[in-house]
Amino acid sequence: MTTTHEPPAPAADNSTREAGGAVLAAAGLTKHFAVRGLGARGAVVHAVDDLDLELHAGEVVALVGESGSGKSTVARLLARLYPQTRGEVLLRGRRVTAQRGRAFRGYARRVQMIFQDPFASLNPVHTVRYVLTRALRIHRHALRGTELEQELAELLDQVQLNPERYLDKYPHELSGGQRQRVVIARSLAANPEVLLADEPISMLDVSIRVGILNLLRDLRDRFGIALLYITHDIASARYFADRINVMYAGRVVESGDSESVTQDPAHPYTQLLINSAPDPDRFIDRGPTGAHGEPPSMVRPPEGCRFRPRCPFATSLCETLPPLAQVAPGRRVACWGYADASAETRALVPAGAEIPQLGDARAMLTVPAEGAAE
Ligand SMILES: Nc1ncnc2c1ncn2[C@@H]1O[C@H](COP(=O)(O)OP(=O)(O)OP(=O)(O)O)[C@@H](O)[C@H]1O
Repeated sequence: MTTTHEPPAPAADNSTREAGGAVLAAAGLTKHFAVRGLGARGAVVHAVDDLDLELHAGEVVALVGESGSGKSTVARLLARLYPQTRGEVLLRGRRVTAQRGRAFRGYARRVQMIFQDPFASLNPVHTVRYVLTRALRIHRHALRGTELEQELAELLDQVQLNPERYLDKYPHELSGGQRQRVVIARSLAANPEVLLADEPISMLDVSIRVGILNLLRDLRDRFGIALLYITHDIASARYFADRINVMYAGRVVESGDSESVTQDPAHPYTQLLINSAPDPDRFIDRGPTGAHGEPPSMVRPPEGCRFRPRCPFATSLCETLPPLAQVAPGRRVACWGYADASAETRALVPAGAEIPQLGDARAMLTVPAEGAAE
């Protein structure tokens, strides 16, 4: 066996997180896209603003939010497919500047991306053998003969596909789940330290989704890979991820371990997201504030908390951006309603300002039944 993966990392608890340091991190990562067309005049889409994120060995971190909240842009920034507007990406503590050429290829070997659509990810004219041989030759150089055959078989074994049965198949002869397994095997050929999985199961049949998540979890455990799991489905994040970051309109509004974020959601937006699972795009506001239920414009996002126009508890204080502050060990929330729980938030409240009195947003906002006409 010539696999050069690191040994599995110990279970990800807070002590190992502190001791080991992040494999991949984002600090103040920001991406604004220029708006093109007549009348755009310097306008930008605020796709991601000021994002801090850490991915640790042997840990799955989920990025959850509704459509357009900036999740895919974060993955592409971390994969260096887009240059950032501000902030930085750090690999094992070192600033990453590679965007092309040899340096980029070296980075891409260590940080691999898995996309939503496994069919689009595979060239239909090439067999599984061709795809994996090419990946092995790029990443592990001149493999030939029995050594190559062994490596091919091992890659397919790692994604639980029988080599004899699948090595000479074309993509159209495989199911969606089998194709995604081949895509994952191709990534493993690089011996990556990080996998960035952008909605890896959303295009797959519901019955096989758990199998792919279990496979990714198995790779996390066996090889100590750091995994970013991007999804709009907070229920799958609870099942699969160790930690969850909730994004709303380009900003992280809450983060913490999966169990507490999903069982005891702190931010009013997270509460709504849980109420609307599995499809966050289907909740609407029928609350007493009369606020409308649309996500904000990403070209002119609201000042301060971007959830303010939809939040039933907002006060004028929310026109100022709340910090993403610690409210309990390992738990961060960006909401002025937590001024009592966070010294950092409390210290920023001006004298006389009205602090939002949070209730349970789930009780105030309702979600239309699946398929109900609005
Ligand atoms: N290349 C681009 N040029 C201009 N705007 C973009 C570009 N890519 C994304 N955006 C905009 O940035 C915002 C965030 O998009 P992004 O795709 O990152 O969100 P998302 O949460 O991944 O959504 P989805 O789940 O629908 O993929 C959106 O308003 C989107 O229209």
